[in-house]
Amino acid sequence: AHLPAPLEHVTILVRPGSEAKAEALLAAHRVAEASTVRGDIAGFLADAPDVVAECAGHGAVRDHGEAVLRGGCDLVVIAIGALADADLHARLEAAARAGGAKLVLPPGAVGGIDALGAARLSGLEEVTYLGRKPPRAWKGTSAETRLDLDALTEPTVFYEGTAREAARDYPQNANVAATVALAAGGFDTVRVRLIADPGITRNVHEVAVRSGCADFTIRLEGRPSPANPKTSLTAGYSVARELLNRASATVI
Ligand SMILES: NC(=O)C1=CN([C@@H]2O[C@H](COP(=O)(O)OP(=O)(O)OC[C@H]3O[C@@H](n4cnc5c(N)ncnc54)[C@H](O)[C@@H]3O)[C@@H](O)[C@H]2O)C=CC1
Ligand SMILES: O=C([O-])CC(=O)C(=O)O
Repeated sequence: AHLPAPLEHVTILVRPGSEAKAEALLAAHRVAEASTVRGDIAGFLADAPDVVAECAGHGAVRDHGEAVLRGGCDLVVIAIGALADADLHARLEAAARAGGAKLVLPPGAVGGIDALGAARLSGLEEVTYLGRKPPRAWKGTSAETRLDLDALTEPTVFYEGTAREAARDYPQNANVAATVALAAGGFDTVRVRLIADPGITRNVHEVAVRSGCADFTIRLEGRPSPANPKTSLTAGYSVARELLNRASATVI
């Protein structure tokens, strides 16, 4: 409803069987002048898209990322934590170089990635990321092996470690840790804490940076997606921003 300019043509790749649901969503939201729904990757790529945006999860990046990039098509990835697998990241970069394409990583649910990327050039002294979500956002994750989510009465840190481990072990919840790490240039140097907090309703992200050019802290309180409490609405809008920038004369 708030898109400044529609895209020309959008094709959505869904799992076989989900075509009708995708068509209903497209009918309800005018995201493009024309649209198509595909249930197979071959048909999807045969449409020769200008850009492919992954909004599906780590598995989709692993399954389709190389083919998209090698075929010369830019790939916008939102399941950024998939790149904690250094082999996969290297293969995607090789495919991008071979295809003359770019692997594009939007900020997703977090902000301040522009400032962090600039600060990196001045020398980073310390970067930390704190991800705090209501207990229900951690359901079905390995947080459940560390604490009883239903019995929590106060904010509880259940993970403290590197961004690489966080992104790998919490694939639906710690993509932001990977984004911060990639912008900082260090999956193993960014310190991450993950917290289940029964006193909040938002997904809170805090990034603290000390560097040669600036010190800053950024805090976002993301409204959870009604469809998925693990995901902040910001993540989808961040992908939309990236796609709309590609269709605009001014990029901001
Ligand atoms: N970078 C960031 O800040 C954030 C990244 N994410 C990532 O975004 C992904 C999407 O988030 P949600 O929409 O909330 O997840 P979701 O799990 O609710 O929806 C993902 C959809 O993708 C479909 N899908 C999965 N693999 C597919 C494939 N190979 N081909 C076709 N369809 C496929 C699923 O059937 C499902 O409909 C998450 O898995 C997470 O990795 C989520 C939040 C923030
Ligand atoms: O959407 C969010 O709040 C963040 C998220 O799930 C992630 O980092 O994977």
